[in-house]
Amino acid sequence: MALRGKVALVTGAAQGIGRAIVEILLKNESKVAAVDLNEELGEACRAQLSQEFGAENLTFIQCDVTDRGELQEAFKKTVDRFGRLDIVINNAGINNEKNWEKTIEVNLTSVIKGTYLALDHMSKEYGKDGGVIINISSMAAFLHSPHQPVYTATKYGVLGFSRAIADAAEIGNYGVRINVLCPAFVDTALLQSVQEEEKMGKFVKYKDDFKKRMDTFGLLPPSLIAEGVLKIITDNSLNGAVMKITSSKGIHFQNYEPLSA
Ligand SMILES: NC(=O)c1ccc[n+]([C@@H]2O[C@H](COP(=O)([O-])OP(=O)(O)OC[C@H]3O[C@@H](n4cnc5c(N)ncnc54)[C@H](O)[C@@H]3O)[C@@H](O)[C@H]2O)c1
Ligand SMILES: CCCCC[C@H](O)/C=C/[C@H]1C=CC(=O)[C@@H]1CCCCCCC(=O)O
Repeated sequence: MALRGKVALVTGAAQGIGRAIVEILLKNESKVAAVDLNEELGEACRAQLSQEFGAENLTFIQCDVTDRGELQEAFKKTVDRFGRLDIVINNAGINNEKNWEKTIEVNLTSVIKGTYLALDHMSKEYGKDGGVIINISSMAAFLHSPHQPVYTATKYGVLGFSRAIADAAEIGNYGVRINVLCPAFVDTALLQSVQEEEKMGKFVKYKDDFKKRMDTFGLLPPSLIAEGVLKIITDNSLNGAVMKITSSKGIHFQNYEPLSA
């Protein structure tokens, strides 16, 4: 898919990986709805990027992705503003092993909701024009973290759901490609949560081990994740793909043995 004139919705867009994704989409002449819970950061993101790319190409929508009505409204506002929807990036995520139910709500349940809402607006099964969905998982789905059992579970869940719904999209001729992206450690505010008892609960005692892992595996710039997103959007051959991004191998894909007969 060429990006010029296409409309994208990005969740968790106010900072970190999501903001980097918004930026690369704008650089490639897409129009973007930046969706985030944090109104202050979201408005700042909109103001800064609008200066560079034009206010007509970017809108900020304050939304809690765990609230079904708010998320539905965010999709509606996007289509009302830009007239169409072509790309959805379900990126919003948290790390909270103390309030682990919330982590499941944000990282998994809302990604599923966001995927189904994206299909409502893009799938040919509903008479729409097709599109691309990218769900953000993590390398925690390959190298699980003893410090984050529920975060790890949500990222495994995003990967499994995305690969399964991608197959359904192909069988059902939705005209929508669904892929998943698994970054290793990325230099964003999320990493601070490892230090915080209110986020890590009893696992905070392992914070030094976690930091050792970060030192071992390195920190990726958010811009590299955005480049991976761009690659997935522009490569029409990708559906059900699992992109991994690590310091050691850069952007690469997980290979899966074909299902045996
Ligand atoms: N940082 C990493 O090392 C890393 C590695 C792999 C995967 N990821 C994943 O990448 C995604 C983005 O993470 P990040 O590192 O940019 O984090 P971040 O904390 O920098 O940004 C996350 C954004 O999501 C928003 N958000 C949180 N809960 C929300 C909600 N309920 N509704 C709407 N917005 C909400 C936050 O306000 C924030 O702006 C997450 O899914 C995360 O799990 C991060
Ligand atoms: C605090 C919340 C932030 C979490 C960010 C991210 O989702 C976590 C991934 C790591 C979890 C445990 C790991 O080792 C995972 C990182 C594995 C990196 C493997 C790289 C391997 C290689 O470079 O070859």
